[in-house]
Amino acid sequence: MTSASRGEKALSGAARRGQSAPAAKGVEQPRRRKIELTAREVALNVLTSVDENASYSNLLLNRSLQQAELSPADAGLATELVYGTIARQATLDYFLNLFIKSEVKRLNPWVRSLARMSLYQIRYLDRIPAHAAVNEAVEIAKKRGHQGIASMINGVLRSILREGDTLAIPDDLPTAERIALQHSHPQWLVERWITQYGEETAEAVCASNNQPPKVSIRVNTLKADRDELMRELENEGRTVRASELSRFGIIVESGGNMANDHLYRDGRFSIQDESSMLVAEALAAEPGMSVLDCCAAPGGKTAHIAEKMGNKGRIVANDLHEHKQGLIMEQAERLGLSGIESSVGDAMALKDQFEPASFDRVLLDAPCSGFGVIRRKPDLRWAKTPDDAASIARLQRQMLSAVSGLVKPGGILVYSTCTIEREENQRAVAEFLRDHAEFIAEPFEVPALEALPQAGGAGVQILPNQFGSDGFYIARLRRRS
Ligand SMILES: C[S@@+](CC[C@H](N)C(=O)[O-])C[C@H]1O[C@@H](n2cnc3c(N)ncnc32)[C@H](O)[C@@H]1O
Repeated sequence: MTSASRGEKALSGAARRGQSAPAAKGVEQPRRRKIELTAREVALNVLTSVDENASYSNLLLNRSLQQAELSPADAGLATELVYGTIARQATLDYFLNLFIKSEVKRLNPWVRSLARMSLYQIRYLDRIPAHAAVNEAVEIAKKRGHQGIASMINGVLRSILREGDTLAIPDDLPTAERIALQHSHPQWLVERWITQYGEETAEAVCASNNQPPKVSIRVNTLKADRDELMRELENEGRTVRASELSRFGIIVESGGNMANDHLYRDGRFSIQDESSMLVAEALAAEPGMSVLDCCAAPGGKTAHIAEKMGNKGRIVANDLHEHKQGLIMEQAERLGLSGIESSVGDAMALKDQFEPASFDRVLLDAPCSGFGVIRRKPDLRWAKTPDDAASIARLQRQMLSAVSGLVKPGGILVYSTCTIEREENQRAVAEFLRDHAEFIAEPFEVPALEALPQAGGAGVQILPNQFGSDGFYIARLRRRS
């Protein structure tokens, strides 16, 4: 058994204890001791499992944090270590490879994760003294492995420390390779972005993907207006400012998990990225209209559309996955929304479920490669391949074509993705317009975008480096009357 699986066993053991049957009356049960894990051990277990099993870091981290019952500060440290180490993996491996005799990729997975996580603390976390990061790493190596591994980790980290700031990614590497190593992205992705956007923008996108995401919320206009909600948040001691991208958005500069705020529970706002808030604007649904949201879960945009329609009209919120329907309906209830009907099925088959030309508005917020949200999902850059991007692009084109017949003449079809890949965005829409002469692309107003150069083609493309919001693409297509 590897040490990593020992660690996971400790976690799942903790979970089982929570579910154990009550002891028989009068029979003294031996008390099992909870195996306490430190923030670094929790992070190491998650990183090792992500590395070994290609697990999603967010799901695994959430589960591990619940089981480990760390203090809020330690949970914060474990989260930072997991996301930061994954995000900076390529840069960390470059430096480690200079000092490890065999390559990083040949190390045992938990040793590799420990080396990366410890170097992450040394290079990127100012608040942790370097010697503390090294000592902790050595202790973990002794506990999980043996003295030989501890000595190797100690030697490598101390050698890197001795080099100090002189250790850097060489400036004279070929551009794509330098950007990939400096900002820790796969080289194939950097090459794609250089082809699509040029070197300068590709580098800015990569750098911004390593910045922490902003906390942004959307006012529920059925319950408050933006200024009123901003005052309420300020009265709670939060620092807030109005979004420059969306008139419904508020950026919260200070203050923890917004889902724990009583104003959230009261349905006065939703947590949503600013770029996503533009989609309902593009759709321009009006009170009394019929709307189809083809890929609706977890329901952020459905809710925004319902708010803008003032609860008057009909919205069909469809998603492929039945288990996600609950999420949409929970939001609707919290926000006080009515008129939302749930539907489960493949967007491709909606044309068989509804009469042709039966909706004033159709939204296809399509599944996509997600390259606009790498900041929120750091492991996504390592999980996707060029083939994934190509196959999702094919699916999107089929979906767009399949749902288009449901739009009434004169109605609007909005196509959106949270990616910055032209293949999934402008090219998909260009191909659709070529094959569907009954549709025309129509501009919609986003004042903040007017000053920015647009790449040409239909729709607007927001890059993650422009506003610090998600990378997003939105096209408004009107069916001719
Ligand atoms: C980008 S997310 C939608 C986000 C949502 N519009 C919101 O604002 O909260 C894409 C959604 O498409 C769903 N999906 C994937 N393939 C689908 C299909 N073939 N038909 C319908 N929904 C699908 C996924 O379950 C996922 O919830």
